[in-house]
Amino acid sequence: MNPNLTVIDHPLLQHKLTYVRSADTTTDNFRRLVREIASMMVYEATRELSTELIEITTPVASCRAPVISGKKLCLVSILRAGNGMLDGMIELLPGARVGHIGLYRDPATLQPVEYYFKVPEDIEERQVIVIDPMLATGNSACAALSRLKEEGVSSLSFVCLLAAPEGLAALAAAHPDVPVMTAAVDSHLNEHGYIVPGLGDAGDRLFGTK
Ligand SMILES: O=P(O)(O)OC[C@H]1O[C@H](OP(=O)(O)OP(=O)(O)O)[C@H](O)[C@@H]1O
Ligand SMILES: O=c1cc[nH]c(=O)[nH]1
Ligand SMILES: [Mg+2]
Repeated sequence: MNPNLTVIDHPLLQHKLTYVRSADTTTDNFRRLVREIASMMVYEATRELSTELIEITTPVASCRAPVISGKKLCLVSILRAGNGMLDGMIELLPGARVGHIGLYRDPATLQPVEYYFKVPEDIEERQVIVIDPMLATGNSACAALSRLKEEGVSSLSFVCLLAAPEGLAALAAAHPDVPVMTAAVDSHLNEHGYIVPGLGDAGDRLFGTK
């Protein structure tokens, strides 16, 4: 097992994930559930943030209490489907900056095609959490992480809802320095590169485009 991999198997999250997977779930419920799961995943994704003690006064006494310190955060959403997770995460991280990488997967080659890239100017100084619900072949995630490293980012993690073993292996080979968090590791990819059992096409289900 990849030492960089964390599977978040909290029962509440797993319950919601079951309904995300179900083909009977409507677009509005799918969107809401993805947002809710992403909020829960923030706790694991930010577990290693450093803190420092500051002096405060409660109504009862003065004390030293922890606040987040160190590098500032940036969430980077891989379009389109990453935006389904972004809203849930930003609710708990209102001060975080946000970048977007537009990638679509060519259905014939399963290679990612970049069509948009916009990140904060000071991204190399930030701790970056890349988000995309699906890690299938891993080609999109690997390309996004490489692109961010080209921009000088050194502190990176990747958060998804579902991962295929093939994608996890690709990510571990190309970016062994990047911690990966997922809500589940599924069985395999089918002949079209879709995760089995998966949840279908995350972008289409989030935005109702099919
Ligand atoms: O690991 P991979 O094999 O690269 O597949 C995963 C990618 O496929 C999906 O995006 P898609 O290309 O469908 O774009 P969309 O978000 O615009 O629907 C998904 O959101 C990932 O970005
Ligand atoms: O199963 C998959 C694989 C790639 N992209 C998706 O949206 N779903
Ligand atoms: Mg899609």
